[in-house]
Amino acid sequence: MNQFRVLARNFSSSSALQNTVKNVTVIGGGLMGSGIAQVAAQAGQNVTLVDVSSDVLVKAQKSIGGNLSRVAKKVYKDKPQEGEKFVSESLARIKTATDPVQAAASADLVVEAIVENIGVKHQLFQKLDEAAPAHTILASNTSSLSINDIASVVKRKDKFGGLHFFNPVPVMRLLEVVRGAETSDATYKTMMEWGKAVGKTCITCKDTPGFVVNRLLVPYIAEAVRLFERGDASARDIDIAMKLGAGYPMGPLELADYVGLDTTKFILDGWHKKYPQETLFKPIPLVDKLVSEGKFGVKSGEGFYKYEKK
Ligand SMILES: C[C@H](O)CC(=O)SCCNC(=O)CCNC(=O)[C@H](O)C(C)(C)COP(=O)(O)OP(=O)(O)OC[C@H]1O[C@@H](n2cnc3c(N)ncnc32)[C@H](O)[C@@H]1OP(=O)(O)O
Ligand SMILES: NC(=O)c1ccc[n+]([C@@H]2O[C@H](COP(=O)([O-])OP(=O)(O)OC[C@H]3O[C@@H](n4cnc5c(N)ncnc54)[C@H](O)[C@@H]3O)[C@@H](O)[C@H]2O)c1
Repeated sequence: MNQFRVLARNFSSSSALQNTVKNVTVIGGGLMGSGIAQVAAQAGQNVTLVDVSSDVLVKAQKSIGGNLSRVAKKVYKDKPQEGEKFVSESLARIKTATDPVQAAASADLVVEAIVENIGVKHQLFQKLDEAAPAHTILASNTSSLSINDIASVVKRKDKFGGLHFFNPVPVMRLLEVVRGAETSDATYKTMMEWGKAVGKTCITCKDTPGFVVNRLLVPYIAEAVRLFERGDASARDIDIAMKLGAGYPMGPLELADYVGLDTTKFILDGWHKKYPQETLFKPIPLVDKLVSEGKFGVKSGEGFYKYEKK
């Protein structure tokens, strides 16, 4: 039902962007980039999905195909032929590439979803800034880094901002649109319109650590881990408590495993380094231990819980 509404909205609103964003380049074909590519293609945009790894791109196309079929089964329940057409047309709008420079040359908007590492992001954005046409907007899907820090290496600071999606992208309805110190009104407006066109409800946030959702969610997860670490309640009971007592779809420890304990650690460590006085951001020995053992959560097969490896 959710997806039906989202899809219907996609078709009706994509015309709003006809003159601004037609070609989107998504850099990083992992968990987030593949989802962002899917929602843009569903909305009728031409997408180039870029990754350094061709294997990742093959995997991304396969998972996008599977997720589009889930949508088609629901939206075109009684019209399977139209459903097949929807899947094949959406997939056909997604080209793949391994060279970000070439892919940026024809983009109206570039959304970066590569590793959460400021040095690697800087290297990429420097190249994109040189390669992309003057009108192209550059955006980062960073979870925890500062948009101003990322933008420091580009000349077009007025055409730079944050577009923070949530996992799983095709399902989660929110998009945080982040204005950097120099993001222009025109860029901000285009980012908001684009978010709406790809079926998301947009909220605006300044460039503060974690924006809105992660600033609240990460300390909440951290407190849940500390509760478990102290032995105050079992992992199961903490998760049941927050699902049944607070109405969350997942408990905090399930969510930590879903987001990735490596990612959670990375976010906390980065913020702790920047804001050492903030007790909520202090490192958590149990998270450090699990990560050092390679227990990253769902993606590695074990975190607070065990999972079947995909
Ligand atoms: C750290 C970052 O910076 C920020 C973040 O991303 S923080 C993380 C934010 N995400 C969350 O908080 C997720 C919380 N969890 C949830 O909302 C739900 O548990 C969930 C949507 C992941 C799964 O929902 P659940 O009902 O348990 O499972 P399931 O029945 O399989 O899926 C529900 C719907 O989502 C769809 N779905 C689930 N996973 C999907 C995926 N990866 N891709 C596409 N569709 C998916 C299913 O097809 C189903 O669709 P339907 O309702 O139309 O039939
Ligand atoms: N995982 C989440 O729940 C989540 C949610 C919101 C935002 N984010 C943010 O999105 C970004 C990506 O996260 P993810 O979970 O999709 O990671 P991921 O590891 O699944 O995917 C990252 C991809 O980027 C590719 N890559 C690395 N360097 C590259 C480069 N220079 N050029 C092109 N491709 C490159 C990797 O090969 C990998 O496939 C991060 O900034 C993360 O903080 C993650």
